[in-house]
Amino acid sequence: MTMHALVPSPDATRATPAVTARGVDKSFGAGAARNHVLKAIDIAIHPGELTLIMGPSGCGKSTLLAVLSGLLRPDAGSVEVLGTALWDLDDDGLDAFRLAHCGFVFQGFNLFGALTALEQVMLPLNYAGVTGRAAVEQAYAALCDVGLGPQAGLRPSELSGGQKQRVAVARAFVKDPALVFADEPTSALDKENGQVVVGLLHRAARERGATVLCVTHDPRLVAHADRLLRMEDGRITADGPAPAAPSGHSPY
Ligand SMILES: Nc1ncnc2c1ncn2[C@@H]1O[C@H](COP(=O)(O)OP(=O)(O)OP(=O)(O)O)[C@@H](O)[C@H]1O
Repeated sequence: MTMHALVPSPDATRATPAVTARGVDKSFGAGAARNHVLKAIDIAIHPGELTLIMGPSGCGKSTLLAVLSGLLRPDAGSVEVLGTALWDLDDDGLDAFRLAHCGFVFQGFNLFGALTALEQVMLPLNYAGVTGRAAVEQAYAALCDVGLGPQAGLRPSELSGGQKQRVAVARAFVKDPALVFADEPTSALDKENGQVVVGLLHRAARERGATVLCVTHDPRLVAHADRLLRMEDGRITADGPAPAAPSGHSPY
């Protein structure tokens, strides 16, 4: 027996993928204006890992995230998430699936102007049937996790950009979802708050076994990730372990 056979490959020790995409294609527009954004993408994303998607502006990162998370229907290909063929579901089925399993942090944060931070974070709990005192306590705890306990009663117009981003992060994490899809979750954050959000992403994957897929331009995230996918012009051009930070150097 060779030494080789004694050492399992990293793939052999990984759990079944939580997200598997095959031949995913997506274009916007038609005719001469057609923009071919995703080009026959095959990818498997694993639970217990923080996976980053990086690449130049406009290469298709957010579009890929939307297709993998049930927000945008591809033109061709299949996406299986937690054993469910996502794009075989009808709209109600997709809504129910996302509600049950997914947490989202969007660019722009998608907060409701009339709701306080606490009410924004309570929303996914209420949809899941958690109401009253239990919902208040869970939502408040999630806000405290991102350092926003004192701002629980404020509305978006009274919050800074970074505070709004942290409300969106608390809302994504409050239900302990099996899957977290995050688009630029640290873009508005300073060093200290960036560290808080990176810690949440990291812990969700490592401690809860969540599948965390994150689009980012932020090089500070790389040292905390398990895997780095690079995209260019609608394709995955590199896929491997995220490089560790040089010793003694923390990007945060
Ligand atoms: N709803 C849409 N309708 C038409 N074109 C779109 C739509 N969404 C995205 N696109 C186009 O698809 C391409 C990829 O956009 P996408 O947002 O996926 O890129 P990205 O890599 O996430 O960019 P960035 O890093 O700047 O956020 C761009 O050319 C964009 O203009």
